[in-house]
Amino acid sequence: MEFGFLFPNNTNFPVPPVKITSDMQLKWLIELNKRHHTPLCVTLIRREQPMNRPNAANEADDEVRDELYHNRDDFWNTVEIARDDDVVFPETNATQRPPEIVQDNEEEFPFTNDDLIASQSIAAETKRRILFRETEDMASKSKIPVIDLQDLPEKIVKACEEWGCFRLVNHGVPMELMSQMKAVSRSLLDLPMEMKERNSHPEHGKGYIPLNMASPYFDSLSLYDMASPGVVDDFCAQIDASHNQREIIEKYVFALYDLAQNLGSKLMKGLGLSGDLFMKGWPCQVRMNKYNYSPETVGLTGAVMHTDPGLFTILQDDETVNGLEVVNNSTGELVSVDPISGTLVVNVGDMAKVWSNGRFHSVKHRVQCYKPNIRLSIVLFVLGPKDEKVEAPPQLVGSDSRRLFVPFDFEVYRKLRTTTNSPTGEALKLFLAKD
Ligand SMILES: O=C(O)CCC(=O)C(=O)O
Ligand SMILES: [Fe+2]
Repeated sequence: MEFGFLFPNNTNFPVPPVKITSDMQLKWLIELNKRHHTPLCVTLIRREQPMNRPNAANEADDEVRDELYHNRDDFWNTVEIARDDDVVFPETNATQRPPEIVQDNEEEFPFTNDDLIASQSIAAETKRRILFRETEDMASKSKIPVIDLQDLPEKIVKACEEWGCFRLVNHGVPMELMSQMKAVSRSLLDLPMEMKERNSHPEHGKGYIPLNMASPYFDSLSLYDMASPGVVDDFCAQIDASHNQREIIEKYVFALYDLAQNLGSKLMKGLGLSGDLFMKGWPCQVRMNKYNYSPETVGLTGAVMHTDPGLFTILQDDETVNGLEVVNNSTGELVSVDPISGTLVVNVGDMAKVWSNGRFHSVKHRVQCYKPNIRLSIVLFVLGPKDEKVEAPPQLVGSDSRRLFVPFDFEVYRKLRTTTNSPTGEALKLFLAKD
């Protein structure tokens, strides 16, 4: 028996780095998935023997069968492994006959054929219904705060404390520039894989992220430390961007950078401090994200639950394809952040929590696939200081001078998030100050 990965039809999916060639390996993968903090989120397809095409009783039957057999040499069952305990056979052409059963002779894994059989017929439909209900629920729940950049700084601070995210309107970035940047990002992300891979960086997470086991539908181009001289030019040279594309990227990233600085000073003011929140020495990273969604990925996760590691993030979300969800800090519920054209989303990151001595909340969020359409987002991450340690200013520490976190190096923290598999900021505990 042979296993492969299921790819959406509409993208140039590369072959991912893992190949499953036996039932044993499949079971190992399922088991690993159960134990793993971060779901592996893979979809596997299991090749079946071609079925003999039945004789057509009449023309109408023939048409139906033509539809069914269209362009298919093989038959596939789909085994989807999306999260803990989640072993699902979504609807496939296998509904035409009894499904194949994975043999389970190995005692060491508590995984039985029954798990597969029980879930296969109902799972896909149930999953879709649950997703639909969840979406409806979310729509009726309270939404994230909306902030006008001209609002009082105290209101912005309140949103950072209570939600750790807000939708920003009247932000000063021209709408035309936003749509131009979206179009440029789309055309660059549609380039062949070999071109996108030229956007490499020696350090993990700072260059191109290809589709991978943890995020099989997501790839992303990156400009690391975008305010440093030559970074836009280098990026454009890497991927052969045209003169026009280069101009748009440059205008956009600097407009966003100005906005980030403006927002930074409002936060300072709102907290009763003066000066800039971050300086030129703080690296900022721009990411152009593409969620390669298709009918097969509806209901699955495009970006796993995480917090952003840096200070804050300014996000241009896809204005037509929703999917961003944030955790409401007071209720713990997931709230769908629906797009509003021409606006931006701001997320507070882990460094803001540290810098504000725990006042700001770093928001947990993820991106789900609600619709089978490609989703695009463009993100500016204000990260953390390069040459200094992250620490709360004395004014925010309070009269008892109790710092929640010891001063630490942002890059050390960023690496720890990866090595300790802490996508939602758990590694911050390692820097908690002792009493
Ligand atoms: O695509 C989105 O809407 C969110 C992206 C995101 O959370 C991130 O890149 O950290
Ligand atoms: Fe994020």
